[in-house]
Amino acid sequence: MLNTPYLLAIPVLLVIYNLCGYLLRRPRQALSYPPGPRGLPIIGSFFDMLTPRTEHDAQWAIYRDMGSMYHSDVLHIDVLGDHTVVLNSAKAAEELLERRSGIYSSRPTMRMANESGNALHIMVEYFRSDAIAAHHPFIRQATSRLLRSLSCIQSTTMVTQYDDLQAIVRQHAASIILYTTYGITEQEDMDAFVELVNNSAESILTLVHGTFLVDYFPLLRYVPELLNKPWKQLRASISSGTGLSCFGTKSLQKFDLKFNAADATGDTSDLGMSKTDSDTKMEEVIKNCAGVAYIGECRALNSFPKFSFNIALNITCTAGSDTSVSLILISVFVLSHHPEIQVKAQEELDRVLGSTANATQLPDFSDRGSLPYVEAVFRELMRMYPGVPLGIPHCSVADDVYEGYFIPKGTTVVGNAWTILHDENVYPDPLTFNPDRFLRTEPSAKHSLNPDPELYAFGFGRRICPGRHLALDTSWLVLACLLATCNITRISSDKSKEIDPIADFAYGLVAHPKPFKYSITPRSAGAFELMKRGYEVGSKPESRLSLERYRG
Ligand code: HEM
Repeated sequence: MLNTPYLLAIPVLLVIYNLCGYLLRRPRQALSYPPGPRGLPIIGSFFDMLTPRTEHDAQWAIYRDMGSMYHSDVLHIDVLGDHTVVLNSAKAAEELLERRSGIYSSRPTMRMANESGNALHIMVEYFRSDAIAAHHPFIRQATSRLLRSLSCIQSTTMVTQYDDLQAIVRQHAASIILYTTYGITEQEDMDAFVELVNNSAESILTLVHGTFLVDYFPLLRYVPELLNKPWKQLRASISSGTGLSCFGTKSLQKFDLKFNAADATGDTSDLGMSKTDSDTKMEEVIKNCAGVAYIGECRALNSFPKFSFNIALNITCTAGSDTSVSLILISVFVLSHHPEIQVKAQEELDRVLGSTANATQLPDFSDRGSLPYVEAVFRELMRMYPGVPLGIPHCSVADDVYEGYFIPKGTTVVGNAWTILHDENVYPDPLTFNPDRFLRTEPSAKHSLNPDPELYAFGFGRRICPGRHLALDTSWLVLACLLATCNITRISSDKSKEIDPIADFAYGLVAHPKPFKYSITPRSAGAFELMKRGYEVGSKPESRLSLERYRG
C-alpha cells in the first residue's frame, strides 16, 4: 500500500511532467496555432473539457459553436500540452486529411490501427465497391432474417418496443460482419460473439472525443477475448477444411500463412513453434485488423500515464456492426416522424416492383438505379445523422502550416463530420430532413450544392472507412425492404412534438437515436407474406429466443 507522502507526490510529479511537456512543446516559431480557447498556462483548456455537459452539448456542437465564436473553420485546443485541431469545414478536412494525407494519416496513440497498415490495405481491397457484389447473397439472406424476425413478433402491429427492434437490427448487423470477416455463419456462434461485444459495448457507446475520464475500463477486460475467440474459430474452420471465403481467410492466403492441426486450438501467441516469427507477427496483425472491423480497438492503458485528454481518443470503435445498427435505427426513427416521405417512397417502389397488394418480390440491388427517391431518402439519412459525428481522429506525423497557422507534429486532428454535413452554404436549410435536395443535383459532385454525404460520413483520406461499401449496401437494402413492406408510425403521447435533431440523439463515438416509441405494421397481407418469405422460399422463421442476446 502507498502511504500519504507517496500519494501526495503523484500530483506534484504530474505537474512537473506536464510543465516540462509544456515548455518543450511551446511553439518556437513565429506562426501561431489556429484560433481556439486560450486556456491557462500549462494545463491549457483542461477545465473547459471537464465542464459538465447537458444533453444538448454534443461534442460536435461544442466544436461547431467554438468555430462560430472564433470565426474559424479550423480550431486549436490545448489540454495539458496535447494539441488537438478540429476541422469544421469540408475544405479544411479535404486539404489536410486528403491532399496532405502523407502527414495526417496516422492515429493518435493507437498501436493496433497503426500497425495494421498492411492488413487494412487488404481490407480495403476485400471490401471495395466492385467486390461487394460477391457478398450480396449473404446480405439478402440476413435481410430476409431481419424481415422474418420483425414479422414474428406479432402478426398485425409487429414491433413497438425499442429493445425488440434494437435486438433484431443488432443481430442483422453482427451476422453480416461476422460472416464477411470470419466466415462465421452458425447462429449459435454468432450469438456467443455478439454477447461478448454487448458486454463491452456500453462503455464504447459512451465515448466521444473530448469527454474526459470516461468509464471505459470495463472494455479492457474483454478485448483479448473479443480478438481471440472468433479468430480461433476461423483457424479451426480452416484446419478442418470448412473455412469460408472471408476477410480472414483471404488475408492469410495473401500472406501465404500456413496452418497445421495444432493451430486450431491455441492463441496465435502460442504458435511460434510451427511458424516463423514473421508469420506469427503477420497473423497477429491480421487478427487485430479483423477485430478492428468487428469491435473497434483499444489502447488506453499505454497512454494513461500521460493523463491527457487524448485518453478518450484512445479507444475507437470503428465497430462495423455498431455503426450499421445506428444507421438502420435512425432510419426507423426518422421515417416514423415522416409519413409523407414514406408515401412518396412507397409510390416509387410500387411503380417499380408492382403494387403492394400483389407484391411478389422484395426490392433488390438490381432495382437500385430505378429508385431515385429511395436513394435520396438514404442519402439524407446519412447527411442529417452521420453515424460517427466526429469521425475517428487522425494524427500528424510532421510539423505543418495551414492558412498561416502552425500545426505541430503529433497533433490530434478531428474532422467534424456533423458540422460539415450541416453547413448551410453547402446543404441549405440543414436542419430540415429533405430528401428532395438530392434529386436536384448531381449527387457525386464535390464542391457543388448538396454533395453526396458519403464523401464525409465515412472519414477522410487514407483512413477512410474500408467497410463503407458493405455498410452502404447492407443499410440500403434494409431501408428499401422496410419501405416496400411496412408502414412505420410514431407512437407519441405528445403528437405535436417535432423531432429535435440534436436532443433526440445520444452522441457517443457512434450516434444513436434515444429509445423511441413507434409501430411497424405490414402494408398489406401480401407484404406480410413477403416479409415472412424473404428472398428465399421455405426458410425457417427466426426464433424469438435467439434475440435475447442482442437486446440493449
Ligand atoms: C454506416 C456504417 C459505418 C460508418 C458510418 C463508418 C464510419 C467510419 C469512420 C468515420 C471511420 C474513420 C475514418 C477516418 O479515420 O477518417 C471508419 C473507420 C473504419 N471502419 Fe467504418 N463505418 C461504418 C461501417 C463499417 C463496416 C461495416 C466495417 C467493416 C467491414 C468498418 C470498418 C472500419 C475500419 C476497419 C476502420 C478503420 C480504418 C483505418 O483505421 O484505416 N466500418 N469508419
